[in-house]
Amino acid sequence: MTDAFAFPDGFLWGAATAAHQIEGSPLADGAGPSIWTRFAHTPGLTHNGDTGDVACDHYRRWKDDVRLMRELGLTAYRFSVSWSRVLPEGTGRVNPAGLDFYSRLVDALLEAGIEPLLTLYHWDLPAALDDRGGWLNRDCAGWFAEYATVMAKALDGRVRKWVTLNEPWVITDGGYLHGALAPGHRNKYEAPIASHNLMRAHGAAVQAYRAVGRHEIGLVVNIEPKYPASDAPEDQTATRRAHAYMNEQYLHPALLGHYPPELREIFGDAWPDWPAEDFALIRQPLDFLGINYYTRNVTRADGSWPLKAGAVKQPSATYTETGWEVFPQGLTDTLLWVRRTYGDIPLYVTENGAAFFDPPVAEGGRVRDPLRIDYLRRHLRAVHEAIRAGCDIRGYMVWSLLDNLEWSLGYSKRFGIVHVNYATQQRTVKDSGRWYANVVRSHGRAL
Ligand SMILES: OC[C@H]1NNC[C@@H](O)[C@@H]1O
Ligand SMILES: [Ca+2]
Repeated sequence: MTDAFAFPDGFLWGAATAAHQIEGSPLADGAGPSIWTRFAHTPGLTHNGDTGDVACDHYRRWKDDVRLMRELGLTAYRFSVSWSRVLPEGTGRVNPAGLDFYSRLVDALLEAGIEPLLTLYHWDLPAALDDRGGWLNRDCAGWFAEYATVMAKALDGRVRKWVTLNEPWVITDGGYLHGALAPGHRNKYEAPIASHNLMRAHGAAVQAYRAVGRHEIGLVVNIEPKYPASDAPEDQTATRRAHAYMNEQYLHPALLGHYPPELREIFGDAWPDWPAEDFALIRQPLDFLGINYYTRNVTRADGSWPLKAGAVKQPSATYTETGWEVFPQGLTDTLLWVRRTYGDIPLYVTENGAAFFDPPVAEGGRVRDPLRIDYLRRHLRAVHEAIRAGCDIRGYMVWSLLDNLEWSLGYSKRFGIVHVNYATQQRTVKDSGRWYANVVRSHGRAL
């Protein structure tokens, strides 16, 4: 059956990256520092003290990397803009060299027949705005709207698919509740405020884009489906709470205009009474949703703070290097859940991939990564299952094009379909990259 996995016409086959994880040169040509420049240069906060000072040197090697994408036959590429390259102080003065970098990148992508998907915010807040309270300051909605306007005026038309935020849950949970990510706060009272302000900023940026742009704008969220470890009431409650906290906390206000009730249960006195007008700002019509999927969670009640919900390891499952269970069915379930809960909004799988321990580059330039091929094949089949079930899925972006800076885990985790030798910056297409190129060429039939 050659058409067992025929994907819709126009389905975009891409790869995803983010500015701070691949570019390097964080302060070049007038760029201002971000919270990640500061966080990674604070001793003890990242694995091995790894920083984004060089990363994949993409700021200088971007032409070669676009050539690489063309050789792989990608029809789309999801990347993010470093806000403080373009606006060194976050607002006000524009740095022309910063804008030019992204303008040239977009032109090269279009010339290579690759559709750009531009993420405005992928975690690298200008340090100057963090000094003014960052996401804890309600003014952040205006700051982000101003930045969105600058980018829309510069690139709209060449860029036709825009994303406001990448994974607000990770930004808040990592940056404000557990402190593992920049700006490294651990404060139950700050997390809801940062979370709510991120969504206000999302709404303000959508409005600002619509005043200038003529194309599509959406939101990217990470979804991790929660499956109860047992039908015991406490496990059911813990699962419902974890689901509300990680999966509904952002899509509910963005698409339904209210929070799930469990959040007040979880945060108690740390959950404010939000001004009603905030929800009118947050809930803007969206052209699409981006879903980032990696794994599921089998959830049971435990004493953990503040959720009181923990994970149950699955004895027969394969786990990735980041400790995530390989569970493709969770992607199908997630896509169907989004459609059931929020309606038939067009969807992209904007990130999906895995870190496995890759062998070194063998003679003749091969990197054998069979576990990654298996992961990608099973998850692409899971996407196809959701399409067959009626989900309007418009594209798939593998995370990631290149091995890159996995935030606080540094360079220790490799997600790329292309290997990067960080000492020489040599790129080597892994077996998974060659396999993916063949899937793209066959429009999915080779699955
Ligand atoms: O952990 C893998 C990826 N997850 N989503 C956000 C990206 O920045 C991460 O590298
Ligand atoms: Ca299935």
